[in-house]
Amino acid sequence: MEREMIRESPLPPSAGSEPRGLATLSIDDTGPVYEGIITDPPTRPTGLYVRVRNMVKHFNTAKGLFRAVDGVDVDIEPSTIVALLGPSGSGKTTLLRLIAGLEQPTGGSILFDDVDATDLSVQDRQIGFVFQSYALFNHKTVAENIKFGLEVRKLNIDHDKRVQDLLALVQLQGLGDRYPRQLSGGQRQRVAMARALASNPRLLLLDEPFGALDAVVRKQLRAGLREIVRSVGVTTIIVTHDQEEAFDLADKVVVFNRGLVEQQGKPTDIIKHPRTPFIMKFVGETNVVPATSLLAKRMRFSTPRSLVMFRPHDIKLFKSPPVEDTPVTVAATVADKANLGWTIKYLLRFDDDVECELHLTRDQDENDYNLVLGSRVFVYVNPKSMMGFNKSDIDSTPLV
Ligand SMILES: Nc1ncnc2c1ncn2[C@@H]1O[C@H](COP(=O)(O)OP(=O)(O)OP(=O)(O)O)[C@@H](O)[C@H]1O
Repeated sequence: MEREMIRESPLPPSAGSEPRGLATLSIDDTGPVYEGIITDPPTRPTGLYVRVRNMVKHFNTAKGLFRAVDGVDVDIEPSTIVALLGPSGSGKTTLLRLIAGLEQPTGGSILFDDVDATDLSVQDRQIGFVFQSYALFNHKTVAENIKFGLEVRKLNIDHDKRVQDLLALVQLQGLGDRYPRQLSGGQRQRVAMARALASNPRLLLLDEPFGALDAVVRKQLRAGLREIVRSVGVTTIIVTHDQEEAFDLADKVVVFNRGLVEQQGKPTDIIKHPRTPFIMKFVGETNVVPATSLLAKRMRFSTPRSLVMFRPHDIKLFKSPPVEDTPVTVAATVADKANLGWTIKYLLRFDDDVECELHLTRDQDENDYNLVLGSRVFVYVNPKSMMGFNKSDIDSTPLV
């Protein structure tokens, strides 16, 4: 059974946020369901420069004040893609909704270019939205769905030409006459994208846009999105908890934890130079060993904290002890081997029963190691690549 409705607000309203003049729709369907809003076209076609200053959003809950966003500063440069990444409940979507004007901040400000946009209405923000739960009208064709955004805004342009241009942009040429049910999930999401871009917004907000799709389609859409953003020049903010998506797509990644930004910067900077134990643990894989373990001690890594982490690929492995003990190594036994296609994971057990993983590419393993279970190996980890931490440093439980 199909249910369709048009309503004024795209999302369940929350305290103090009553977006005006938005048209959205939700449909019960077997495929992905999407929601979307299109606001007025901008006066300039270039992307918006978004600056978020000391943004705070507290919610009153039965358990007390909930600090969903607790003093966030983010700069989003024009025509770039910024990914908001973080564990569930860390405040990503709340910040996106604040930027959209769907939530009223408890404190702080939002600047669009150099203009204070904190109190702007949603439609005055000139934003395109794509949500995972974006509803396409099932009784309208693809072209009519895209045209919808233009019609509700009464834009004085050639609608048919605009729709054809948008179909070409999202590589759905020739599919304008199809109905959403005749499209794959990935194609529907591209229609959602075309619809969000129909009014030529200066800012595109995407909330887990590919969440309902499989890995291969996600990858294709990612590449498509990157090209679209480059060609249209729209500033884009994407909320995701898929790290690969964030690091592959974004010019800048902003990592959230407990309503705060733990680190923001270029993807490679965050990967190579994690600033906190939370980032180190959250981004990429880590081995965790006690600070009192044989490994930590022998590597002369000293920390006042109880635990030590390091990346599996930071292990240097020797099949026999290095000559004259340089570098200094610790003996371990090969306890397990997992063959994961292009990656081989070994489990190494030290003589104090502490374990760690070693990750090798298949080629590395075949050419240099090919370790036998039970064999003895010698492990070196540069102490500079180690980080000391306490369990509480990596806790991501939202704070109430
Ligand atoms: N209207 C509200 N009232 C009370 N609490 C809320 C409200 N909206 C969001 N929250 C809480 O704020 C926290 C942050 O939510 P938010 O949706 O921003 O997280 P998120 O990082 O996007 O998480 P996810 O990846 O799971 O969507 C959550 O714990 C959520 O329960």
